[in-house]
Amino acid sequence: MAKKNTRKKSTKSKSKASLKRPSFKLSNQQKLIFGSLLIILGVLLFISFLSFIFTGKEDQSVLSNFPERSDAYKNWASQLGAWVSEFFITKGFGLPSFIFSGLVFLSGVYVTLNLNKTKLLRSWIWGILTVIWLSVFFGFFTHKYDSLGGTIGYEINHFLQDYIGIIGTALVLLFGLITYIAVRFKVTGQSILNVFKRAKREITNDIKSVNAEEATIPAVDNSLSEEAEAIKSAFEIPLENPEPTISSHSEPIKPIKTPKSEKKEVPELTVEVEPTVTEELSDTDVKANKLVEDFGQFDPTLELGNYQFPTLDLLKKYDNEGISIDQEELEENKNRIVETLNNYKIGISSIKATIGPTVTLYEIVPDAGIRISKIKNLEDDIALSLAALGIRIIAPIPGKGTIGIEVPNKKATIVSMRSVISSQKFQNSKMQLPIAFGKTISNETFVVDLAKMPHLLMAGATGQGKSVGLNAVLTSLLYKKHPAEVKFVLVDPKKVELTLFNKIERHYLAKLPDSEDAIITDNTKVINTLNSLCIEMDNRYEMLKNAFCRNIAEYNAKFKARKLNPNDGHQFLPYIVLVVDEFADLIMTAGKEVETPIARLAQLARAIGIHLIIATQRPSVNVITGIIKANFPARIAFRVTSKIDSRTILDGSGADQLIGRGDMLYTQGNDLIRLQCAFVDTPEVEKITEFIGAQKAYPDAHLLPEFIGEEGGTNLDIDISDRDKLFREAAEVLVTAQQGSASLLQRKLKLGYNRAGRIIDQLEAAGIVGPFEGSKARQVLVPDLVALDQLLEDEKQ
Ligand SMILES: Nc1ncnc2c1ncn2[C@@H]1O[C@H](COP(=O)(O)OP(=O)(O)OP(=O)(O)O)[C@@H](O)[C@H]1O
Repeated sequence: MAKKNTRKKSTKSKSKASLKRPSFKLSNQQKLIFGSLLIILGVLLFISFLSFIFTGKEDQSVLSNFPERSDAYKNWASQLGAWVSEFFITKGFGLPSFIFSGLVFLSGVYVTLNLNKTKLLRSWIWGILTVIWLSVFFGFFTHKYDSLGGTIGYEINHFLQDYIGIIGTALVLLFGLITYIAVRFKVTGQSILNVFKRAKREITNDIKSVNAEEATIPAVDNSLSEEAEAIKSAFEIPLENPEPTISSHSEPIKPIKTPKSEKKEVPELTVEVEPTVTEELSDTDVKANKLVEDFGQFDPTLELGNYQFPTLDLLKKYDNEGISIDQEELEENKNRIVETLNNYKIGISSIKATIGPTVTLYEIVPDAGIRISKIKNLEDDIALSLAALGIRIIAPIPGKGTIGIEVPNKKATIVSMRSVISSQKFQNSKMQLPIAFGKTISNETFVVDLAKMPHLLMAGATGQGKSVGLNAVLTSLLYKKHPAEVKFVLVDPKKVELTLFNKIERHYLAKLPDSEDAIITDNTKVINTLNSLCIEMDNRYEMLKNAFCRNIAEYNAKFKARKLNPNDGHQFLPYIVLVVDEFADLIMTAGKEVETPIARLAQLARAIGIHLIIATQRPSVNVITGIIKANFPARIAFRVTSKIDSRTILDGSGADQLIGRGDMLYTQGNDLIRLQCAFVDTPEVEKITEFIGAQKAYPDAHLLPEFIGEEGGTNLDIDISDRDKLFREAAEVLVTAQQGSASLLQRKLKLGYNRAGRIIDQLEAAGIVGPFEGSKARQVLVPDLVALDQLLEDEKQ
């Protein structure tokens, strides 16, 4: 229902948008009509041109007249055919004009099938250049106007020959041909050399193998058997298996000198063995190079070759984006800072302001002899005098030798996602997984590589910008990475934050084979997914090991260079980004069961392209445990409520002094960087996902390896004596509530997720609750406590 509503809404908003802006795009029916018209035109041109070759001369006499209906034309396309052919062939480019008919036909096909327009444009450009060159080339050999090179070819030739002579014209034509081949087919001097080298190598290989076949191989057999015979007859020692003995030696068998063994060139046999091994190795390289030369590098994006990246206009432009400097505010703040510090007898030798989107940084250089800690302690006093929240003192600013006081601007400016995505820094970034987080205090776009982080921990109190931050991360990747290159695994216990990404399920999401929805909202399924990711990680490591690669980038480069055979189980590996919203909720319900695979992934997955982004509202120590913290050097803190929370996430204070609404601190292990997170609103994300979702997709979401969880193998013959101590109490709780849910037990009996789950299994075995029913609570099979007593009594007997 909800889906229907959103769909209705989106179609409504779409139609509204189309009302506002007149669209000149053709509808699919119009494309079919226009396309088929072009195809027919192409065919008609071809027929006219072809018939002109045979009938052109005969039609000449009528063509010189003014066109009349009664004129009889021989051309198969009659008057029109004769006139058009005369125009294109005799008066135009000669026989190469046939290429035009092909181009018109091709355009029809492209329009009808809605194929890539840039390819069509390229075909036209190359087609026209070919027509011109051929026309001039044919014109070179004719000495009058004729249909071979047409009037244009003849005239250009004439012109060239008047100025540079026949030889000059011939050379110009040759130069044109070379340029054409070099640019069109990307031929280089080196590649021509390679062709010769390869031909030479192939010929020598052939000769070698023929020699080997003709001479060496029979020699092995004969010589070995003759050798054996010789030894046998000379020493009369029974030789059972002479072949291995000889082939395993790397030196000739010298000690046994018989007339026959002298004649046979045994040493050559052993020499032959080694080159074949090295030849085999270089063979794969040669094969790979040949494949690359013939077909180009492997292109993982080919399956969705027409995929269009989302356009910038899907992102909103904000009016108040440019930072407006309020000179008065600056002056006032400066004076107050100086005054407050003076009140505490702290003199300042200089002060400088850098204005950022949300805060302004005042850098001060105190007089000599002032203790830094004295200024640091005045944080609250300065905040009081400036009557502002979120003042942060950085004493000293690392690497600068100054003290920074960050003061929030009265009017914060929004950093739009559009401005960071369109920045040169992001657009030109060559990072593996570039993320444009927002802008720094000096108003520079801040772009980092998720692959280098390699995992990210995000924390912040509710409503401070976490979800926007997650959307900014995902949006950045959507703008830069093709669906073949990155896959997302989204875990969203809140069920509302990431639902929009459902639309790009078959483009960008990964899921377990048997699950319906790609976005995981059920905590129990998270455990299976995490374990499945661990299996994927192990599989990937195995593939990397077999390919002798150290990381995913090397592996993929090798795969693209066609050096890894898909028949050996190799495949192009997309990056996998696991996003977990509300990690605290997950840890509370599943504890160790999620912590262990998360920690495993965090420790090992960086090299094989699995990266984790974990967001939590509650950055307490039982959520962000030591093991998780140790493996997440990159952390982001939005505003948190206490210094303790700030310390848990950043190992220092600061996050409690932020002002919210996307104001954040980022650290990758050392410095803290204050950033204003880029703002991307839900409608923008909706537009982007709709844009991607409307395009051709893969048949299904990317499938992760199957993981059979423990609940798959529930043992229903649980021994009565093995039951949990709280079994009876638990049974009473469920029967009283008439609701068979593990979370109820967790709450009422204060149990962990695992223990509650085990008890539920025992209750199912005892026939008190029904089987697992997915997200619904289990059915309670016992109507009341009396019936429960009866059942348990019966069981004992
Ligand atoms: N970068 C930003 N720039 C401007 N405003 C922002 C920014 N980030 C968040 N906000 C504002 O703060 C509001 C809350 O943000 P968001 O939904 O991301 O919070 P949250 O931390 O995810 O909260 P919760 O944990 O409850 O989901 C947004 O609706 C928006 O108005």
